[in-house]
Amino acid sequence: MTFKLGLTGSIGMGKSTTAKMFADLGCAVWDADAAVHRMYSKDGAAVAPMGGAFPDAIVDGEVSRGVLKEIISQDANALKTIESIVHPLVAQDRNDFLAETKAEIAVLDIPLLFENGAEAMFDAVACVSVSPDIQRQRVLARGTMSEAQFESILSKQMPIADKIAKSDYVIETDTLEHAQQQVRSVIEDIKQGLKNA
Ligand SMILES: CC(C)(COP(=O)(O)OP(=O)(O)OC[C@H]1O[C@@H](n2cnc3c(N)ncnc32)[C@H](O)[C@@H]1O)[C@@H](O)C(=O)NCCC(=O)NCCS
Ligand SMILES: Nc1ncnc2c1ncn2[C@@H]1O[C@H](COP(=O)(O)OP(=O)(O)OP(=O)(O)O)[C@@H](O)[C@H]1O
Repeated sequence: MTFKLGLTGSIGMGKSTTAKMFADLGCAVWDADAAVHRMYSKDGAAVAPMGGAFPDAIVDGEVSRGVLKEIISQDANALKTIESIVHPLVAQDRNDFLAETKAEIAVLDIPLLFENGAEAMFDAVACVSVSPDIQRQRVLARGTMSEAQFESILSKQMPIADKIAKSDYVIETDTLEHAQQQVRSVIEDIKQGLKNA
């Protein structure tokens, strides 16, 4: 049996970086944002349905994230429509991964894990966390979102304190070394639990 660890946190708090640390230590990793990237690219499963709802968002046969962000900032209902198209496809991709993996520990990196009430499907949930100031700095430093786009996405997410309260593990992502240490302890703790089960 594979142990299913959900990995979540607020935007830009270090989910992908932390997921890679789990992968480097032998865990199988599935990433919801990466699944969306595959679906938005040429021949991806979301291109046709997204084109039906937002024809302008299809550029060169792909879903353009730049155009989508413009649409989202002008239309209060757009994100809900996008989610209704994308989330069932993401759930299917996740279930396919879980059906195939043989790993002892599978880590599923899911930004909206608690927002979508998915916690019941995991054996445990780990939440990454860093101060709001560092979070903002890191997201804006990427240069892919304006301050307004960042605020708008943030306002749609559950407050980080609530995510932490619902999680079994918290991983502080203040430095890479500190996060790596905590990832090692989480894995040890899970393996200890599996041994005693
Ligand atoms: C809003 C979009 C265009 C922004 O694209 P961009 O390349 O700038 O960012 P990226 O996809 O890497 O997402 C960055 C972060 O934004 C947050 N975020 C993304 N979508 C959402 C959402 N629907 N609600 C709340 N937060 C979200 C997450 O923390 C995510 O990790 C894109 O995220 C999107 O199409 N989102 C809708 C699909 C979705 O809900 N994805 C979330 C994982 S299933
Ligand atoms: N432990 C850490 N120490 C220092 N910097 C970190 C750490 N973890 C992540 N970062 C930095 O923070 C930024 C955001 O990290 P990452 O992309 O992993 O976050 P994310 O939660 O996956 O983001 P998003 O929600 O946008 O998908 C990156 O620039 C990354 O290098």
